[in-house]
Amino acid sequence: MAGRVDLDGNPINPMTICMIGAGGFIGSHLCEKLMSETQHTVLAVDVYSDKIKHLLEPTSLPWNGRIQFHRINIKNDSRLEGLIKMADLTVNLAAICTPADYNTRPLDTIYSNFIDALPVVKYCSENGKRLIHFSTCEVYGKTIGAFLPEESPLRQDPAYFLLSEDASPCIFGPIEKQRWSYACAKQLIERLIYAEGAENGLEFTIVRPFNWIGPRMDFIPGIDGPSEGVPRVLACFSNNLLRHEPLKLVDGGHSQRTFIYIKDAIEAVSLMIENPARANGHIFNVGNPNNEVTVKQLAEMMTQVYSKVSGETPLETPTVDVSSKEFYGEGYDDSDKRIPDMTIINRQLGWNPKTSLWDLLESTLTYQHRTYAEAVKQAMSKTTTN
Ligand SMILES: NC(=O)c1ccc[n+]([C@@H]2O[C@H](COP(=O)([O-])OP(=O)(O)OC[C@H]3O[C@@H](n4cnc5c(N)ncnc54)[C@H](O)[C@@H]3O)[C@@H](O)[C@H]2O)c1
Ligand SMILES: O=c1ccn([C@@H]2O[C@H](COP(=O)(O)OP(=O)(O)O[C@H]3OC[C@@H](O)[C@H](O)[C@H]3O)[C@@H](O)[C@H]2O)c(=O)[nH]1
Repeated sequence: MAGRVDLDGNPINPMTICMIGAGGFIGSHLCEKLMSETQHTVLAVDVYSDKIKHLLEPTSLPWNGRIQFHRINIKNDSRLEGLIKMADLTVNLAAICTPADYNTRPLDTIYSNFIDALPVVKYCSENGKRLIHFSTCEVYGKTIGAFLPEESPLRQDPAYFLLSEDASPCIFGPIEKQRWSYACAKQLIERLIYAEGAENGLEFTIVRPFNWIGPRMDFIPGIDGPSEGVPRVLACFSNNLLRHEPLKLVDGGHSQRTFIYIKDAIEAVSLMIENPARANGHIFNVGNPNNEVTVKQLAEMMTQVYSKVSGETPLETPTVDVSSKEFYGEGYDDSDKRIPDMTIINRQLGWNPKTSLWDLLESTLTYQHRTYAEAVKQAMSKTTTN
């Protein structure tokens, strides 16, 4: 750890980082990396701490004292400004970010992703503090190619689907498709941060994650989250596999996604943290363009990988189709395809993802099986005996 240098060969000085949303999926991995590989101090802000409790106790861990947990709801807590003032850098991860909420809780979604982020931006700007804000690949919405006829050869041309920070438009559906409440709120907070940079000199970096997945993502319904809850696709499919039931393909599972292993993505964030001169003022796509699949292909691959890691034989009919209205309710819509342009992150930070989809699913599903299989079995036997 001693003598660590940045990408330009300058020594990295220990800093204090106020991490809001530190108890979530991404936050837990970022805290882990900062504790085990750097000398930085983290003021971890969240309403939950379960996913980072292994870092907070026991007090004899080597990073004792370098991570402090502050149970704060940023909606209404005056301690937030003090923490931002104490830190050199604020990383804001806090958000409602599960698609099942966007059309069913649109107000909470908009408040969480726009209104609640406003004071964070304001305190950073007023106090001259650097901000790394987590946005989303959903700000791109649909691709231009989605509006071409099905059979058009132009659909194969990257000009019609590659998502570039400084060139692609943001294409959302109509207002009644409340799915876009999240993307639109994220877009507006990006514009506000950008404007704070332009008018008031805020030092900022905006991150657009493209489907980061791995251990500790979301929850397994009825085990460590509500039984009726609908998490993101990795946890939905993991839940189906653990319960030995078919994986549900929303509207046939034709949408395409690129998935990146959380540990690869965290490398990129850590480069942003430690290379402010290269990261400030930029918006970065962080994804793995080589890991593209349709949701149907993802379901098939997860079925195969789970069978390998659990030793269980897959179901004869491993998937079942379900309409989006039935699965998510009225007002759902979808991004058709998401391939990140990597030009800017390559140029500024020289970063590239490493892990293939098969490998990241193997390590993630090994974790899911080890963590949940027994609890799911017990929960299922209780339901059948009752
Ligand atoms: N995981 C992905 O692939 C992905 C993709 C695109 C964007 N993002 C963005 O990255 C960020 C983190 O995502 P994640 O996957 O870790 O989600 P997550 O839900 O696991 O983490 C978010 C954390 O923020 C906390 N939080 C929410 N509101 C809060 C409040 N008012 N006060 C205090 N804490 C609050 C939650 O308790 C949670 O622990 C989000 O802004 C999300 O929009 C993630
Ligand atoms: O059980 C399921 C769950 C999901 N799906 C589909 O799988 C795809 C991916 O769904 P996810 O739940 O992972 O969410 P999305 O990729 O649509 O959006 C996510 O991407 C970027 C982030 O900002 C958010 O974390 C989230 O909005 C969607 O097409 C969805 O309809 C299924 O077919 N079956």
